[in-house]
Amino acid sequence: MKKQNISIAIVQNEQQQLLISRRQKGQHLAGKWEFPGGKVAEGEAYELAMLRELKEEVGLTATKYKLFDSLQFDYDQLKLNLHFYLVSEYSGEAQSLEGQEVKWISPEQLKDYDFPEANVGVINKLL
Ligand SMILES: Nc1nc2c([nH]c(=O)n2[C@H]2C[C@H](O)[C@@H](COP(=O)(O)OP(=O)(O)OP(=O)(O)O)O2)c(=O)[nH]1
Ligand SMILES: [Mg+2]
Repeated sequence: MKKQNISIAIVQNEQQQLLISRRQKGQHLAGKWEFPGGKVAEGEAYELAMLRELKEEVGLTATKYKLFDSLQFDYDQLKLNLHFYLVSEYSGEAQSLEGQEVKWISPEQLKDYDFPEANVGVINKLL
């Protein structure tokens, strides 16, 4: 099966908090907490996909960011290539644009939220 490319934004605010959101009913991994992001479109650059998803899901425009981690993870039938970017500067206020729960938490709080298995290594790097 073809690997699906996913681009993800780990947004950090001035208080060093991180932005997380909750996957909704009907979505793959419903109920899990995540960093905003989604599928890279055909022919789209990973970085542009991250910028687009961040804007579409929570209304933020990233202005300073760097690649934080890239990894492969297979969920049964679904094979993913995940590209995580750390966003350190942005404009706008985080909003819930898709009806999802959205919140800012400190890095120490990450362990209190249930994230997808693919995120374990990334979360350990953020703690
Ligand atoms: N956004 C995001 N997705 C993650 C994380 N960890 C993880 O395994 N995933 C998986 C869940 C999904 O299978 C895939 C992300 O795709 P998505 O469902 O968000 O895609 P999308 O935003 O384009 O949404 P859709 O319109 O296609 O429903 O990556 C994470 O931290 N953030
Ligand atoms: Mg998404």
